[in-house]
Amino acid sequence: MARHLKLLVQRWSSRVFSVEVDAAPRYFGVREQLRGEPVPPDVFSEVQKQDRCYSLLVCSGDRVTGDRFHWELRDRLQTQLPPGSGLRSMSSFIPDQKGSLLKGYFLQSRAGNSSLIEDILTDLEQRNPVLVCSYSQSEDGQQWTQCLWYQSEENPVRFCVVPSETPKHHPSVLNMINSDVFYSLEEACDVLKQCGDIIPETRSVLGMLPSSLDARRKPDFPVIVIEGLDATGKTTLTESLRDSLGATLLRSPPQCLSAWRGRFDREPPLIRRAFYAVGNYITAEQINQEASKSPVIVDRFWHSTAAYAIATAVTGPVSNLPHEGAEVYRWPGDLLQPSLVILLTLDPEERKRRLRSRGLMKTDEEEELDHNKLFRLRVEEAYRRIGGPACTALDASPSADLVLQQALLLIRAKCHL
Ligand SMILES: Nc1ncnc2c1ncn2[C@@H]1O[C@H](COP(=O)(O)OP(=O)(O)OP(=O)(O)O)[C@@H](O)[C@H]1O
Ligand SMILES: Nc1ccn([C@@H]2O[C@H](COP(=O)(O)O)[C@@H](O)[C@H]2O)c(=O)n1
Repeated sequence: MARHLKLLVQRWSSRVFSVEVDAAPRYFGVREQLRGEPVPPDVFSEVQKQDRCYSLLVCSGDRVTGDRFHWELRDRLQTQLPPGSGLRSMSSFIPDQKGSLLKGYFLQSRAGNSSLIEDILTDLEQRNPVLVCSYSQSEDGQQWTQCLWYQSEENPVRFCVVPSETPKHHPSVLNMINSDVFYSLEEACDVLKQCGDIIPETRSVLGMLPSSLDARRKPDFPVIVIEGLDATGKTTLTESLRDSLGATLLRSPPQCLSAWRGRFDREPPLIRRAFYAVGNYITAEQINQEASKSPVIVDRFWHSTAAYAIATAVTGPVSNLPHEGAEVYRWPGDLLQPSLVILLTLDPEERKRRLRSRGLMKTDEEEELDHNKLFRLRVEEAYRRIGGPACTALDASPSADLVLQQALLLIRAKCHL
């Protein structure tokens, strides 16, 4: 077994394992010896006596390969596993230790399916950077134990499975910086550069970057960003503002990246978010050029990139988001800061009505906003928590003309236009 895997297993007892049940993480740990009465953690409470459970943790040293493998693994397992295997997202981490998160899956094998599942897992473990553990119940049904899959036939070292307290931070928060949200162009570019061989389009994207950046340069004219969930009226308002103010209208991601956007939308979060992060810097360069001649209106910018990334990385209620004022909500030091960011807010029912009447195709995240109320609430709250500049909320429910008038009032008050 590779050295880093050995180290990982030696420190098993300091790790917490989390399994997603009904969009909320449940936690358990392992101990070499049980102290006190055995209590089966609730992840196992509905598992039948004859069933076995397995966990698969992705342990690649290279994060691009690891994230892509983790992403593809779900599809592979969903197609190969027999029905009823109860595939769930899982992770393992050391509480409060940044960068300690390992992602993977947890599954349940019904008694009759064991040999099929074991064949799939053996094949996976032999060919891929994945660490598989199996879980079985003691004869009296009181205790679950975990052992490494590759050891299970010979001389298994069994760990007792114990419930674990809910940690202070959602596990994803530990790996969020520079995995989901990038705080410098260099960090985002590093990820894209590593993808050059597997995603050839990356070279064209990087080729669009300006040769130098100056985030401190103060634009001559105001730069106003319009943010909001899909169908809140950003396109309608930005076009009207352009006409009313004689402004230039830009968007992020910029037009020059449109040809490759769909390609990156199919990639796992690490690569997809790096693409959108880089898009903001290309738009920033366009802003710098245009804001020397006229006011600039921007349809989505940094707030969208960070808010969607943060809200997707965590699961469950808004309380699972990083706390208000946390480092993840800061503005990247090397990215141009707009003069004003207006966040369009809209009642969910009215937003749905506008979506239906528009009838365009939706991205996976837009679909998710519709079906998953908690996801929508997390995106909205993340928007509000991002600072430097923070959003100014504007009720987008009145008529398009009234929303325009309100936006103009805000702009005149804050940007002296
Ligand atoms: N104030 C308004 N009142 C009623 N309908 C509106 C208003 N503003 C926009 N709409 C309509 O709502 C729909 C969505 O608006 P729009 O395309 O401007 O939203 P958007 O935020 O740009 O969406 P996306 O982010 O998905 O591109 C459109 O059909 C538009 O005509
Ligand atoms: N600056 C941006 C803009 C967009 N995104 C991502 O795109 C999706 C929404 O884009 P629409 O074209 O549908 O408005 C959304 O899911 C964001 O993930 C971004 O990250 N950064």
